[in-house]
Parts: sequence; C-alpha cells; structure tokens
Amino acid sequence: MTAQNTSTGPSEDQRASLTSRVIPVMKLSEGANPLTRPLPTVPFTSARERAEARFQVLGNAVVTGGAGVLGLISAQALLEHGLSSLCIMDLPQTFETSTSQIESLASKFPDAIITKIPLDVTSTESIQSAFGQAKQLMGGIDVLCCFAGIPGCQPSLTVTPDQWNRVMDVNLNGSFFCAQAAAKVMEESGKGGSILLTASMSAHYTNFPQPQAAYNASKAGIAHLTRNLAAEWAIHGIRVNSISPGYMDTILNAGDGLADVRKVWDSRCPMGRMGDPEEITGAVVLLCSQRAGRYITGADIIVDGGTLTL
Ligand SMILES: NC(=O)c1ccc[n+]([C@@H]2O[C@H](COP(=O)([O-])OP(=O)(O)OC[C@H]3O[C@@H](n4cnc5c(N)ncnc54)[C@H](O)[C@@H]3O)[C@@H](O)[C@H]2O)c1
Ligand SMILES: OC[C@@H](O)C(O)[C@H](O)CO
Repeated sequence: MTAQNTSTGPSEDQRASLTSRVIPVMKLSEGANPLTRPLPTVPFTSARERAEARFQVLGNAVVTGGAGVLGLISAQALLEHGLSSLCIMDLPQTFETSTSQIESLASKFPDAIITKIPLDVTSTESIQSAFGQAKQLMGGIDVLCCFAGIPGCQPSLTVTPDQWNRVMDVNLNGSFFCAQAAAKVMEESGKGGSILLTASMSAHYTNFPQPQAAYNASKAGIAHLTRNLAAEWAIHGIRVNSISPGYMDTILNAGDGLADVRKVWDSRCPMGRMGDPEEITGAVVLLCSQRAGRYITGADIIVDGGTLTL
C-alpha cells in the first residue's frame, strides 16, 4: 500500500471535479429578496371579504361520487367558496336516493348552475360521455373532486378475484380515468386546474379490527398516483392533491353490526371520536382554492383526528 492510497481526503483531481459540480448559489434579485420584497396588496377592506378571497374556489367543478355523503358535503363547501357551476356525477341509483339532498343544495345556491350527470367510473365509455357533457355544459372544468369509492372488508385468504378487482376498478382505476378525462379538458383550455383525489387514512395504515387489504391497497395506490400525476401535469398548470380521511361518521361506517367496532376505532383515535363529514371540507377547500392552494401539489392532507399519530 502506498502513502498516497492511505490518504483520507479527496485527491486534487477529485477535488476539482467536486468543485465543478457545486451548484452556484442563486442570487436573489432585489424584488425576490424576502427581506425587501413588499407584501402582497390587500384587495378588500373588510376582514370577512379578505378571508373569503383567500379561499375562493372559482369557476366550474365536477364532483364524482357527488351524491354520496362526503362528495355532497364537499360540493356544498365548494359552492360556499364561490363556485359558479357544478356537475355532480354519480350512479343513477344513488341519484334516486339522494334527490332531496341535491334539491336542497340547489335551493341554497340559486345563482349557481348545478347539474346531475350519471357516471359509472368502472366504464371508460361512461367516463367519456359524462366528462364530454360536463365540458359542453360548463365550457370547461376548473376543479375535479373524485369521491366515488366503495369499501371492501374481505379477509385476504378468502377474498375472490371479483371482489378484489371490483374495489380496484372503482377506487383506483376509476379515480385515474376520471382524473385523466378532466386533465385533458384542463390541458386543452390552457388554463390548467385542480384535481383532488380521495385516498384514506387506510392508505397509510392497517385498519383494526376489520381486514380490508383490497381497500387499503387501492387507497395507497391513490396516494402515490396523486404524487405521480402532480409531477407529470404541473407543466400544464394542473395541481393534483389528495385527502386522507379517517373514520368519518357516514353510512359507510354505520349499521348495527358495527357498534362494537366503532368503539375500538374511537379508542384508537387521540380525539376519541369519528369525524363529522363536514370536517373534511377545510382540506378540500384549501386544496381546490386557486389562491390559498396555488403552490400545493402532490400533497396528501390527513384528516383523522390524530389516529395516524399512534
Ligand atoms: N366515510 C369514511 O369514513 C371514509 C374515510 C376515508 C375515505 N373515504 C372515501 O371517501 C369517498 C366517499 O365516501 P363516503 O363515505 O361519502 O361514501 P358514500 O358511499 O356515501 O359515497 C361514495 C359514492 O361513490 C359512488 N360510487 C360507488 N361506485 C361508483 C361507480 N362505479 N361509479 C360512480 N360512482 C360510484 C356511490 O354511489 C356514492 O355516492 C370514498 O372514496 C371513500 O372510500 C371515506
Ligand atoms: O380508514 C378510514 C376509512 O377509509 C375506512 O376504512 C372505510 O370507511 C372502510 O369502510
């Protein structure tokens, strides 16, 4: 072994090559210096108007699974924050059972145009047709929220291929093809837009006591799909984010057989309770908002009362 080989530091050549790879420190122009750059102008006089302006969701939106619990309450939140046109997409049978809720929503926002469009997210023809109608009716799509989803609580030793595939088709594949259909409209418009996918706390966690590997795998797929689509579509001005709700107090988690299970869920949640459906809407509005959410893409907001902290 020579003395040169025992040296611990880089050789002259290595040092030269390392130095040439150092990324030069970016020089901040006067206007970009955070210490001297002026704060944004304040456009309105009242505190209420200023708060409203920050979280506005303007333009046209599509909400899939929009006749379901979380979809409908999110649609209302988007309308409250300035949306002018909304297409609620869902299965025809769900529209039948939610007629009064959708009528009540329409009566609260008489100046907004609200349309129901039938959609089966497992059919590419149905997606083409529904998003084609939405584009024609609203002249574009600024916001898409994907809430269509089904549970799947079969044990992994006995789950059948049909059961497994159904959960994947609705939750993961359905969300992707709806996102793709909306992104094409957003890209063509040259204006971009915002897409919100619904993952779940189950994307990051193994639920207890019920087994639900198919559901959890489908939702983990959504969380990672979100990051991939965000990276690919940023160039078109399309932001893609997801929310991960914990156990929300909805029909999906109700029923006589679930009373004991719900107690276990509560005991494993630091806040000690299930979420009220309304409690996801802050995250929905933030991510869809064109101003407050402007630099947020590829993010997943967990809304679970702290369950994932344990
Ligand atoms: N409720 C919860 O605790 C919870 C927690 C985490 C995530 N989520 C997710 O939130 C979303 C909404 O859940 P929810 O609690 O409002 O349930 P929900 O059953 O009230 O809503 C789901 C909606 O999806 C629609 N849907 C189902 N299959 C469809 C298909 N093939 N094509 C089109 N629409 C279809 C249903 O008709 C329904 O309106 C789901 O993706 C769910 O997995 C729910
Ligand atoms: O983890 C929260 C939910 O996704 C839940 O698992 C779902 O409600 C299953 O039915």
